[in-house]
Amino acid sequence: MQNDIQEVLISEEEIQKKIKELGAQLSKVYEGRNPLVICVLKGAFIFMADLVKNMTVPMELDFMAVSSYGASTKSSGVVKIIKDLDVPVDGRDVLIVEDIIDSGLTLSHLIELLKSRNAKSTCVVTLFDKPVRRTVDLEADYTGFTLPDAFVVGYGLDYAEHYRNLPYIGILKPEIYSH
Ligand SMILES: O=P(O)(O)OC[C@H]1O[C@H](OP(=O)(O)OP(=O)(O)O)[C@H](O)[C@@H]1O
Ligand code: HPA
Ligand SMILES: [Mg+2]
Repeated sequence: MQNDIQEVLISEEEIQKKIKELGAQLSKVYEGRNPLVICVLKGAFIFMADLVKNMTVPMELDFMAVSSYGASTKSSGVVKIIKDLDVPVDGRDVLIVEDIIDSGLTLSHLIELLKSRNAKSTCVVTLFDKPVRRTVDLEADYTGFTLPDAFVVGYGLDYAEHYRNLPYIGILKPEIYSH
């Protein structure tokens, strides 16, 4: 285990098992629909890669980068588009892939944007959810794990851009935040 991690909350094996289930479920949902699968960078990059390998339907992929946290553990409330999509969403069945929903601000902003661009449907799959942290009314359509109210890192999730590469989800030792 990485030295800065106090506790592993969800192991690599548990994560991979859940993604197989989500992939199978979403393959049924999107049968014959050629979805546009959108990865919300950076956090969702590992989940996106593992999820689409477990989906069996034809699809197209695109990437969007938004940021509201910066180098902090709290959302700034301002969602900035850092990289927009390359393709139009007009008339498309869009599947948004997120790593985590916390306040819900990032996704509510994104869903509004995709609707205003006339997506035919929008659906959200998130690997992790912290429902007690919600400040806006937003629910994912598919959720991997519900987490307690703690700042977590790993499997795409960062603290000040570190720890994204860990294959599990963990809690940092408190002294790491005080640096
Ligand atoms: O529900 P919210 O409170 O909006 O929080 C969730 C969002 O915050 C994180 O992204 P972040 O802005 O840190 O960018 P990153 O993915 O590049 O780390 C995470 O990946 C989600 O996109
Ligand atoms: N960890 C890392 N990034 C995050 C989190 C978290 O717990 N919640 C929202 N963005
Ligand atoms: Mg982040």
